[in-house]
Order: sequence, then structure tokens, then C-alpha cells
Amino acid sequence: MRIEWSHVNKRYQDSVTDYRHRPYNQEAQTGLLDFTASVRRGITAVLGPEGAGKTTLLRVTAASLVPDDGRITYQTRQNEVQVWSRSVAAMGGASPVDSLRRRIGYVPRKKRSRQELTVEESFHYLARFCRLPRPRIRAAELIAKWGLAGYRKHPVKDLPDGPSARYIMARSLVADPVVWLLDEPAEGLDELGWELFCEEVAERHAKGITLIATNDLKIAEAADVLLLMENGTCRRLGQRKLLTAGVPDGTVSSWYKTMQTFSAARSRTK
Ligand SMILES: Nc1ncnc2c1ncn2[C@@H]1O[C@H](COP(=O)(O)OP(=O)(O)OP(=O)(O)O)[C@@H](O)[C@H]1O
Repeated sequence: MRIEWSHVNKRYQDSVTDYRHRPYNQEAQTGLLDFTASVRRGITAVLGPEGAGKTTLLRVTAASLVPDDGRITYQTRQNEVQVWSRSVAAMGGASPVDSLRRRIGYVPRKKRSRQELTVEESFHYLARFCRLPRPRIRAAELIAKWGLAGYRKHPVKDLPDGPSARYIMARSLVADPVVWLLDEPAEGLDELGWELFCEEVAERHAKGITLIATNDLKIAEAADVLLLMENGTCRRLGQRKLLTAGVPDGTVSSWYKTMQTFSAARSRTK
């Protein structure tokens, strides 16, 4: 089981605003720059300073954003490889891409949805879309597991923040995806949501490929692998235990600070 990014580039051309309505400059911004790396089964924490490209990497990997060039190869089953690239996107024909997306669960940073369906209808609809054999049962399981029974009949768009974030987490897991991508998962989660998220993460070590993009270094302590990004590139990738063995207290936080100190020193000498 493996995801491989091969020379992936993404530049944003337009002056648009992001989900926080932060205005971007007119000139093109680098999202990913010749990004090349690969990860295997387990949990990978994607780290890096603001603007390093973490969100862009997750969106491209979720096949919700088209790279300018390069390719992403997913091997999620033996003898079966799927690819996402500009040319695959241009070929149209929804089915290969739909089948890829069905294997990916994506939790965006913004944990709200404008969905008008109720929580129950929405899970039922998604379970049918994913061609699950017993969609009603799957919807009921998710509602129970993510503590949403009291909101079963609420339109998704009207959920309070905590339950909305739990809904977004549960939605990403409808089809029990083999690839789980999370952008700042702790943001917006209430206490119950946080506990459930930690339980889910504990189960994922042996269960597929999980990427967690975060600035919360405590979350990264649960990762098997650390992937450090800088200016759209992969600066470091390795087993957490090996990388952090070199810093005095062995924490991700100290390792990260050391890496940022090197970066600052490097850019001063340029
Ligand atoms: N929609 C967009 N339009 C223009 N530029 C963008 C857009 N989204 C991201 N960028 C730019 O791409 C670069 C990478 O942004 P990205 O959000 O992927 O980084 P990040 O590491 O997730 O940052 P943060 O930790 O702040 O969320 C930044 O320079 C950002 O300004």
C-alpha cells in the first residue's frame, strides 16, 4: 500500500480569497513545487510553516484539485494502481476518478457544510453513492458512533459547530476509506469529537494510509512518519522515532523547532 507523488507542481494563478477570506496577491503563488515523496501504510503527519503547501498537498491528493503537472500514484490494493494527474483529469469520464475518490476520505480545514439534507439523509445518500450494501445500516452506525443521534433529523447546514465538525469527520469515513486525509483535524472539534477522533486515529496505524496536515505538534506525536514541507517541497520525510531521536527530549516539537532554526540560518546565509 503506497501513495507516491512524482514531481507534482501546483501554482495558483488568480487573485482569489481562501476559506478564511484572506486575500492573496495578484501574482501566482506556489502551492507545490516539484513535490516528490512517497508514503506507505500508517499515519503520516504533514508539517510545515504557514503557506508551506500542506493544504494544497491534501487537496491534490484527495483529487479535489488538479495538479499543473506531475502525477500521484495510489496503490491501495494489490496489483491495482490508480493515477491522478492533469491528463487524467482532462480525459473526463467520471468513473475512474469516482472510484479513486470513493477510496479517499477527506476532512477539509473548514468543518461546515451547506448541505440541506438532514444528517441521516445525507449519510444514507453518501452510502448509496458509495454503493455500500446496507446504506441505512451504515448511516445508523455513523450516527451512533459520532454522537449525532440528537441531530439525526437536523439539516446539516444548521448544525452547531461541534456536531458539524463531528458530522464532517463521520462523512469522510462513510465508505471506510483506505486513504484518510485530514486538514487541521482538531480545529472545530468539541470534547466528544476530539475523543472520537483520537480513537479513530489509534485504529488507523495498521489500517490504510492516513495523512494529517497540522500545526498542532501534539497531534504529530501520534504519527508513525513525519513529512516536513517548505515552500511547496518535501524537505524531510522519515520515521518519527528516528527523526526525533536526534533531539534532546525526543519530541516532535523540539525536532520541528530545530528544523526551523536550520531553515532560518540557511536563508540568512543565502
Ligand atoms: N486559492 C488560492 N489562491 C491563491 N493562492 C493560494 C490559494 N490557496 C493557497 N495559496 C497559496 O499557496 C501557498 C500554499 O498554501 P497552503 O494553504 O497549501 O499552505 P499551508 O501549509 O496549508 O498553510 P497554512 O498552514 O497557513 O494553512 C501559499 O503561498 C498560499 O498563499
